[in-house]
Amino acid sequence: MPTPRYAPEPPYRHGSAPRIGVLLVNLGTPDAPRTAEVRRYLAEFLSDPRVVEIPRAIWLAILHGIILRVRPAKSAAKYASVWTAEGSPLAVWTRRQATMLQGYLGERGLQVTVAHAMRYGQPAVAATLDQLKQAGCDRILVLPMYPQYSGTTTASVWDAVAAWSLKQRNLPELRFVKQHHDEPSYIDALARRVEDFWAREGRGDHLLLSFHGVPERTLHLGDPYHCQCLKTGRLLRERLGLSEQNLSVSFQSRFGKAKWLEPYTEATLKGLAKRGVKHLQVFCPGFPADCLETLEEIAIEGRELFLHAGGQRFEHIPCLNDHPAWIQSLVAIVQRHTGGWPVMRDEQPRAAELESQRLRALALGAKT
Ligand SMILES: C=CC1=C(C)c2cc3[nH]c(cc4nc(cc5[nH]c(cc1n2)c(C)c5CCC(=O)O)C(CCC(=O)O)=C4C)c(C)c3C=C
Ligand SMILES: [Fe+2]
Ligand SMILES: [Fe+2]
Repeated sequence: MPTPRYAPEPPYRHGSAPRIGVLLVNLGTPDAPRTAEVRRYLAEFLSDPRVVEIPRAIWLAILHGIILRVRPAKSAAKYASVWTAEGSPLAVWTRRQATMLQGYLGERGLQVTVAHAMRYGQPAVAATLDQLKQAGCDRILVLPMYPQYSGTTTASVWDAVAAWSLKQRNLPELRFVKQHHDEPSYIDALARRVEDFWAREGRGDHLLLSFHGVPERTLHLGDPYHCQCLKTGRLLRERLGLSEQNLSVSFQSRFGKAKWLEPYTEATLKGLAKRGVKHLQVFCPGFPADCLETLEEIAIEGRELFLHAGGQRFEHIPCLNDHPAWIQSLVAIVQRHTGGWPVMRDEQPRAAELESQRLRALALGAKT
């Protein structure tokens, strides 16, 4: 017998009710804050042609010849500064978001199985899709943890799902949430996160919204990411009742020498301090979970930059993480995107079971 081309299938069960699976996918993070683990993670992440779009042969030479020799040790030290007893913050929050979403959906009597995966590293997208299939999920909603669509991130999640699908004989129905940058419940969750912070710490003179950057070239090539970040920023500003003088948007985490989206967060932090802003609050609406980029680059490095440039008080407002309004927003997004997929409620499986017992009894009765 030739080796089967497709992955082994769970045994086919006649008449089993289709179950819905929801897969939250985030970027991924190293397994440990050490050079070797960070190198492995960066090698997978930075080899993705969605992430770095320069010609393959040239890029792989730079990546393996320079970047993977130098960057892992530096990044590992940064990871070590934010690592928790439970692991990398990104992994901890993403896991918790999946558990809470499962709980919130269950409280509404919705029979949905929630899992989470990472685009790079563990838990891998393919293995988690296998598990959902094993659990009987015949309809799967893939929900990338990127509110603003970018070819560099969101599209790459779909690439991983598509690669998995090439190995499947019995495909589930698949749906994909492309973006939720202007979803009212997401804007509301962002606003409530900021308002909760203000209620505890008071308002600053200025609120800076810092989004992850991407190469500016991607904007000219048709990536809607920049426009979506600006729209999220405007909607949040309107919802918070702030003027354009009291809120600005910037882009962080520039990588390499090319021009990335501007204004850069670093320059903006310095500029605000020079302009006389004394008390600055920084919030990162594009990151649903705190991670290296928010806890180290903003809360540690950003603070130093602002204070050195003359600012007096700097606060990083935590990301959405496990804020109840954010989990409610995830419920709303899941409900909207699973529309038309009948969701089993608790009483329905029992009703279906009784109905099938009745039909079986009828059929048996007809035979005797
Ligand atoms: C090389 C180019 C990069 C692009 C393009 C990019 C886009 C992008 N990234 C995020 C979200 C995250 N990025 C994170 C870390 C991170 N990002 C890059 C590079 C690019 N990102 C690197 C090299 C790293 C690793 C850390 C480092 O060595 O500096 C993270 C945090 C991961 C963690 O473990 O905590 C997130 C989240 C978005 C949303 C985005 C485009 C829109
Ligand atoms: Fe990144
Ligand atoms: Fe960074």
